[in-house]
Amino acid sequence: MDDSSERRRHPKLGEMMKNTFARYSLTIPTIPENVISQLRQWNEWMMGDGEQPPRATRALLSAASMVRQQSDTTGVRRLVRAQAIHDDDAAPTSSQLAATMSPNLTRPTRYVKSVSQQRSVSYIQLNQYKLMEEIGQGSYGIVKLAYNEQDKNLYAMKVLDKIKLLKNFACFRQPPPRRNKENAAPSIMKNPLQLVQREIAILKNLSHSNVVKLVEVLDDPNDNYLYMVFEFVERGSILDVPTDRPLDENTAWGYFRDTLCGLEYLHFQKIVHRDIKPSNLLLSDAGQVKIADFGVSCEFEGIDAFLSGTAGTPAFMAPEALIEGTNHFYSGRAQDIWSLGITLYAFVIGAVPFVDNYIIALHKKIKHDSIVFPETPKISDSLQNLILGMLKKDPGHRLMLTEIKVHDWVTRCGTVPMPSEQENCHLVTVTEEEIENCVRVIPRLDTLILVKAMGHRRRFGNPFRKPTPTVPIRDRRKSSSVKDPTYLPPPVGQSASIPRIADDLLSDRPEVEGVQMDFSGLTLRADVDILPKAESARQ
Ligand SMILES: Nc1ncnc2c1ncn2[C@@H]1O[C@H](COP(=O)(O)OP(=O)(O)OP(=O)(O)O)[C@@H](O)[C@H]1O
Repeated sequence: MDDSSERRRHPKLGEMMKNTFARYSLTIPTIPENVISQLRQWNEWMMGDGEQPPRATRALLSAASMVRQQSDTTGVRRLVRAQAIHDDDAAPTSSQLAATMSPNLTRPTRYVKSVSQQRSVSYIQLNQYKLMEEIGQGSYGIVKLAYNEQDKNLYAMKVLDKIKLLKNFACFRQPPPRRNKENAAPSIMKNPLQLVQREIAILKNLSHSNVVKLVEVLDDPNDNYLYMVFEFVERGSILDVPTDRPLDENTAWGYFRDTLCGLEYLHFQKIVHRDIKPSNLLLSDAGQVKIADFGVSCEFEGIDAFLSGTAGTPAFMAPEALIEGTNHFYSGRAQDIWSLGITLYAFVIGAVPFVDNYIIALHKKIKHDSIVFPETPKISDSLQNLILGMLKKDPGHRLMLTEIKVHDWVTRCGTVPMPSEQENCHLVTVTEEEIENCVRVIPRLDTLILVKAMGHRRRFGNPFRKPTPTVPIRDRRKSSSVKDPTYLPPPVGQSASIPRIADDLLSDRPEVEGVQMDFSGLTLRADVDILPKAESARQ
């Protein structure tokens, strides 16, 4: 065995984990036998002695998640970091991979136009990403696991062959539909590369815990490939349909509520997804659902998208989307609700309600057949009522998102209400510059004075700022962005709104942890321990 494979091998994996846990004073988790066997299998494969375990990484990650459940998450993250540093020049090892979690990134998507590539025996590296094994395949490319050397986290990298996309389009393009000239709606046939670009344009503005985050796009004009780096959602698709192991009603309830939050956020951002289905709903290790695959989504203006033509997956298409005719338009929001209804049916029944091998026959069933619930699995009347409301053939009678949110099954008869649209869809767009500049740590006493004064006034506005002429809320929100021409920066050398009262207290004060203030008056974040601190400062 040569040196490098020796280095990649971790015969003393247990020992190493023990040492690292000891170094960081962590509780050593008891690793169950099945986890050890997963790790051993992986280790053998790494040594070249064994067969590649089927879906090795997924197996390993689920093993890791078991370990993680028994240990301190931060500790495990540290462990990964320590091991990654320890083994920097080798391909990421099983243990490095194992405990890594996708961060909940709120940064805007980065667009990188220069990609450097390095190949070694065991892996390909693109910029800071080491590419690992394939975790999925879509119609336009493959999805690979990628290890980011900079932040030591795993990502899902969608690899798209630009040339192949264009070639396939040229070969299989359908002739444009014939239309009578007067009624002809402008038909702009988009090539797959344009569709991908549209997907990127949509995704880069989205940031919600129930929508998969596009972290970075690597698109070098000299490279035939385009790479989309997503947060890695560990457990993959929720469900492969058909299945004889559908979800129980309780599990479906949680997943459905998550999906509903994600969809409400999309509609709030004026995006219709158009391809909601179980395989496009990914499940994180924490059991959180994230909506993925925006390949056929589109943005709209006004209150709804008026769509024509079909897109998405046939079994999930709404009846109104199947009506032919050049002048037929249908509601994008209502189409998403229909697909969500089919998805919920599939969650609990394990199959879609309309199935046929022939597309025309399938369309006919969707348009005319009623929904039938099988004898088994048995689902509650309340859930049946919700599904039927979402699958009304007439979009005008179909439940709307706001109605679904207050349905008895969703809220458990009002005992577990959904978050309001305002809570769920707070619109935050943050630039890199804003991230760099908006958070500062300020001295203790000033903060306390400020927080107390705010408390007295029961308002989060800075009480020490000179009153300015009233500005309508919409304009105020606009001008809080440093990019906005109406935004006025503070005078040079003066913090925007540090209270004058506290000027003499500014020098040589210890900094307080847990209080972060944006002096442009935008954000205030105080950790919960601020109040005891305030009390002791007073005494
Ligand atoms: N962020 C991610 N984290 C984990 N797995 C992912 C992620 N994105 C995609 N996958 C996996 O890769 C598979 C392929 O994803 P992709 O979005 O390319 O295509 P698709 O949704 O299956 O199909 P299509 O693009 O044809 O609609 C998914 O089914 C999923 O299992």
